[in-house]
Amino acid sequence: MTELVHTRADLAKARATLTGTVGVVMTMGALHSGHETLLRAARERADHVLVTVFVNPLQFGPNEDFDRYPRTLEADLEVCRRAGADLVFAPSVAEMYPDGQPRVRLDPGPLGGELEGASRPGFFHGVLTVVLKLLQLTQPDLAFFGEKDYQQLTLVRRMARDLDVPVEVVGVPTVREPDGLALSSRNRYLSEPERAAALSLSAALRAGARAADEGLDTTAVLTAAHTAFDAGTPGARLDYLVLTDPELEPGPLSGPARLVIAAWVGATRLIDNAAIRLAPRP
Ligand SMILES: Nc1ncnc2c1ncn2[C@@H]1O[C@H](COP(=O)(O)OP(=O)(O)OP(=O)(O)O)[C@@H](O)[C@H]1O
Ligand SMILES: CC(C)(CO)[C@@H](O)C(=O)[O-]
Ligand code: BAL
Repeated sequence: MTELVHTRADLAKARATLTGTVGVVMTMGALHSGHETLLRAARERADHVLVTVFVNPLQFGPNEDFDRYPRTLEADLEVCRRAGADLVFAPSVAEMYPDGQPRVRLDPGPLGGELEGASRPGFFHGVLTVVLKLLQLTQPDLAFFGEKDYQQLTLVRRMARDLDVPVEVVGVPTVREPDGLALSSRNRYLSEPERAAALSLSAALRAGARAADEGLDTTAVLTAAHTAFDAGTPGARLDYLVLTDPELEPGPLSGPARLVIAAWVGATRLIDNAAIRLAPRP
């Protein structure tokens, strides 16, 4: 049975009945098969699965889609039931932030201002603040995050390490449509032509990975990725396409690396990334 709670008091009561290990999957709702894969990964690793559904105003900029973000709790509960979740915590904004906007927020450090953070100022302050609050409220042994939001996963891992948060952060590989598009709640904003244009992101990643597999250097890998992006159905506008270290740290690249991309498709901003294996530097 999947229990739904909306308040911290009810969460605390329900959490106290869960014996054994607890895995948490934090979401903003509008659940899709990507989320379901996270839930199933949690089901495999932990005795109990706790899902949070909260559209966190703190991580949205003033001109972003907080108001129109899809809110589909009934359908989300069905996904949670199907995946065998024990407990769903779906608080209101007032329940999470009873004193209004918190004055104390987590500082994500230098990486928080790069890539997603450069385009979405304050985004990772908002994400890490709510993630830490949700960890405190749910007290999990394990927390599952998707690789689709690779910088978020990296920063949550770093926060747990740097601040000695007693949780194991587990990354789950990106779930894709058969044509390569990474599943994302924001895909439901896309019109048919926009969806075709959105394939430019995964096409760029595949081309970059192929070039790396052929032993090409970092410049050629990036060129291949850019060329594939530009060759896609018109309509996607690149924000960034960056080849970086797997920890998103600066420095020379050799061996394992990560290709990360963000682009606007109409009014929708999409992100994606892929593991790349570069030839070792001579
Ligand atoms: N395609 C996917 N594969 C694996 N994990 C995913 C996928 N999409 C989302 N997740 C993960 O699910 C968790 C909750 O994400 P969220 O609710 O923001 O969904 P989303 O699809 O990323 O939404 P949005 O479109 O708003 O970015 C995050 O850890 C996220 O990385
Ligand atoms: C981790 C998260 C639930 C925090 O609001 C959100 O950023 C998301 O859904 O990836
Ligand atoms: N999917 C990560 C949360 C966000 O984009 O707001």
